[in-house]
Amino acid sequence: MSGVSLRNVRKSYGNHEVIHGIDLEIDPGDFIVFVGPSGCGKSTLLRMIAGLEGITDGTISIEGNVVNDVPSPQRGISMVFQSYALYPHMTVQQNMAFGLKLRRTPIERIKETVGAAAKSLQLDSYIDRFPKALSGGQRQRVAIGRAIVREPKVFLFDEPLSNLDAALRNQTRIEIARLHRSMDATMIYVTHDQIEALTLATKIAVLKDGVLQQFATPDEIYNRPANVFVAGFMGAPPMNLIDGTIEETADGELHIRLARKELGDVLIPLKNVPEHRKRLGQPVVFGLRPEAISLAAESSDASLSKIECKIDYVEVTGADRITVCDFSEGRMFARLPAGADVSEGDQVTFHFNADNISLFDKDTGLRIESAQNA
Ligand SMILES: Nc1ncnc2c1ncn2[C@@H]1O[C@H](COP(=O)(O)OP(=O)(O)OP(=O)(O)O)[C@@H](O)[C@H]1O
Repeated sequence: MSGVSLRNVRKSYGNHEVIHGIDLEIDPGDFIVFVGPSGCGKSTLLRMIAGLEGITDGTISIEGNVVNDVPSPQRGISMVFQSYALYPHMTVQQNMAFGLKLRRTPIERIKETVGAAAKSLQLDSYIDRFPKALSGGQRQRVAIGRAIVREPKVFLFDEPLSNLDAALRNQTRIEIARLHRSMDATMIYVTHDQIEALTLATKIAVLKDGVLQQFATPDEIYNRPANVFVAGFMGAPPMNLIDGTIEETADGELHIRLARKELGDVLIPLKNVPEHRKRLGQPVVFGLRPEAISLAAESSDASLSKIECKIDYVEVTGADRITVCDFSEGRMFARLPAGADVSEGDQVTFHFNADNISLFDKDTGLRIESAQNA
């Protein structure tokens, strides 16, 4: 039985459809993250699962029961919002106990449950404080604690960390991951933050314009993106995507020739497999992660592929040097180590292993699966 199941879920506002038939099977205990550009429908989808927004078509089930017409409080979910939504006139203890009190839970049981949740979130020394006397991170922990004590079937998080500064975000993210591990609960989480998505999720759902682009593990999303949109969206800096053509050499070998004169005559060897051969002469999109690129050294392995380029910009981020090469209709990023000897204006040769590339059909944008990138 699925933890949460969405079948052909659609949502329209007036005549305008914003969610176009989404199917998702979420296993019990999974941590699912919805990501996508602003306006793609992440929050709408989460709010429909929560019952805060009606659905126009399709079915939503929680633990095998269709909940389309079940009011939000009866769905067995707890939601944590970006804005914390704490009651300002109640203490931490009262905020966390409120839902249990409404359910007429015995007072001793409330004390025990709230005490345990406060302890697990390191809130025990703040239990009698009011929200105004707490930091943003502490307030969000109270909101999470309030969700925990209700013992929901499913936790829903709507960008819970976006109001926190970077250090607190990191800390609270680790707490949420720990919570998931210890509770083994089903969690669905909306975020703009790729690090949150890649570190927290057991599976990521990437959305664009109300359409599901890929639903897979973080590793698969990152290393085997299903299409050029996912490839360009996940990762910062994003995957380099450059147009090219599949060609055959005189001795019958296959390669991609990149159609960018600023990068030198780039030939990337391709495995001689039917998936590639049938696209001979056709345009493809070549994808290469910035971290798969290294600066060529005298001793570099001759079997590596090479790209020449002029560095237009160097961004030093502490651990890395991100170099940017602009060329007609695009740019290429390389993530080099902090000690890399590169400056703006340098003409350099980059190396990469042709086994680490992604390849997409230029017309459909879909990944070309082959022995090369398996
Ligand atoms: N109440 C509403 N009436 C009309 N259109 C709406 C309403 N709520 C959302 N929309 C539209 O639905 C689409 C999806 O919105 P949604 O808030 O789910 O996106 P999102 O991916 O969560 O965006 P963000 O990351 O900016 O929060 C958008 O085009 C938005 O304008």
